[in-house]
Amino acid sequence: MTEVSAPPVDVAVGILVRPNGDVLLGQRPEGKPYAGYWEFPGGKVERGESIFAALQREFMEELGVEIISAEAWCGVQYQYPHANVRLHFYICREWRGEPQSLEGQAFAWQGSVAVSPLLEATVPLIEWLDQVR
Ligand SMILES: Nc1nc2c([nH]c(=O)n2[C@H]2C[C@H](O)[C@@H](COP(=O)(O)OP(=O)(O)OP(=O)(O)O)O2)c(=O)[nH]1
Repeated sequence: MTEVSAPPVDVAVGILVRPNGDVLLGQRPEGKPYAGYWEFPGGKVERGESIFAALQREFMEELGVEIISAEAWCGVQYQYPHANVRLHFYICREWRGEPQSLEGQAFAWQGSVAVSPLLEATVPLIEWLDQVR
């Protein structure tokens, strides 16, 4: 039998990189699938919205940070039991404001990434990060 899977959901994800190479990760809050897992901040792109606009909206909503510019870096498609996602990772070196925990989530600046567990689709990115720091 052929399995029919839902079309992928686009997700805008931002990797804030400080001049010293540290990157910002957040922990998924209670109530979301994979609560407690660590990820790069971001969220689902809404209908009619560009990926960059979604990135800016999610960073403002979750962290109170204004993304000034960001560069598309790589895309990863991944099938979770709860969702089929297409992740659009952006590298961001220019933003305004200090991250605040506006949704009660923990966050952490990391040099070598030591927080765990990470969302499965995000794990390979950690190794690739050395190319952009
Ligand atoms: N933000 C983010 N999402 C990721 C990463 N890796 C990864 O697999 N995902 C997946 C988990 C989720 O299935 C999806 C993001 O959706 P979400 O539920 O967090 O999005 P949202 O904030 O718009 O949530 P909601 O409005 O539906 O509550 O992408 C990552 O590094 N960052």
